[in-house]
Amino acid sequence: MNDFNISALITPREKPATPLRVAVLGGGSFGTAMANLAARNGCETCMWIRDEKAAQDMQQSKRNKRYLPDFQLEETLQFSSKLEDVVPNRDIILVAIPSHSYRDVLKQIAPMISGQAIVSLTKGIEAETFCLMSDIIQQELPEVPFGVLSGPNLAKEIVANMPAGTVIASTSEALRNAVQTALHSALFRVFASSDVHGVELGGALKNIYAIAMGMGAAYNVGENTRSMLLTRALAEMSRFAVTLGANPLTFLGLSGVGDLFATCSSPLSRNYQIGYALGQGKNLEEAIAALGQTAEGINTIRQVSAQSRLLNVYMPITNALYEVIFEGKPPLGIALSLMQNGHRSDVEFVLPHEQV
Ligand SMILES: NC(=O)C1=CN([C@@H]2O[C@H](COP(=O)(O)OP(=O)(O)OC[C@H]3O[C@@H](n4cnc5c(N)ncnc54)[C@H](OP(=O)(O)O)[C@@H]3O)[C@@H](O)[C@H]2O)C=CC1
Ligand SMILES: O=C(CO)COP(=O)(O)O
Repeated sequence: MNDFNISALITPREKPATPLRVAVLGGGSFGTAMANLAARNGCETCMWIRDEKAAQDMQQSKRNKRYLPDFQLEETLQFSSKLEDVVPNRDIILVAIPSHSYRDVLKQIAPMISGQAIVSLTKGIEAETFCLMSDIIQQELPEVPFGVLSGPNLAKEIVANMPAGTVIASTSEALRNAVQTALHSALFRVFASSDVHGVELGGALKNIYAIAMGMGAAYNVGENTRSMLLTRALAEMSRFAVTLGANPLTFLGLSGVGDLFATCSSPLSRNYQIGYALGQGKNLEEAIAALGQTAEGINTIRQVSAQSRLLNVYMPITNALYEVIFEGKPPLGIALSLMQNGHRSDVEFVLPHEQV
């Protein structure tokens, strides 16, 4: 480790002649982690926190005491509880608001949008409508350039300066470049994609399987079982996404298998924690209350289970979780019945199921 100088990697870059102006909406752990990277990269960065007291405290202390209490943030990072101070005159707006409130916040900022690009950081699906966040952006802010950022990005590891990579997906090359300029560093690599729905679905769907893997951990399942579950999860999520028009190869990337692996392996994942609590015998309300943060996967299971029936897509793991969590079926009995599902293809893009 002698020749490895981490402080050289995290030293703030010199301010560019015309720094990018970045807004981050949402004061949770991931929004804060991305805002901190942008500020360190020399972007003029301001976070919108809905609670005035919290915003004032963060402005003064440069700490997010509720969500990331152990980390000192960049001195240049600004905070405000007033959207009108944060949204106008920005180049990029990163939106890290949970899916249940995403549309509401976009409606609030719509009158303030002129030339800004919108980038979603949210890994969820809107309840009832089955809209992804990029769909909501297009509905509420038509004509606005947009993208989604998704990858194996546990917020606490990023603020602890552990190296990570992510994906910016957009059909706009200019937007992809701007987001790379704002966030890319020696500790955070930002790869590019044009498959917006594929990248976004990877981020949303993997939360389902993180819950399953958390439950599996509570039941002390072995490595073979974990590997089978993770790989069949990848098969299931790519099958579903392809039905919705995504490119299956996207699931080989950071936003697919990368994020699935990170979230399904880490107790830092809130979805994994929910699954672990359920596996220990807590009920859903108790598990959510104990977490106290966003775990998108519970709503995603509901949405995807319903949608898979509508679209007739085979999603045995998601539907099994639905039965356990929402219909009170016994987890071990359901797991056993999953194992009795009969002969299937390993990789259906190689050997179609009909030919097995
Ligand atoms: N944490 C992580 O490691 C990662 C998270 N993500 C995704 O980012 C998204 C946000 O997650 P994260 O930042 O971790 O979430 P958190 O649970 O840490 O925080 C959510 C934030 O959103 C705010 N919020 C909730 N509802 C509203 C609303 N109606 N109006 C304004 N603000 C609101 C909360 O404010 P308040 O505190 O006042 O309730 C809080 O600041 C999620 O979709 C998640 O999947 C993506 C990658 C990594
Ligand atoms: O998406 C994440 C890591 O990439 C974070 O997952 P959780 O929302 O489960 O914490």
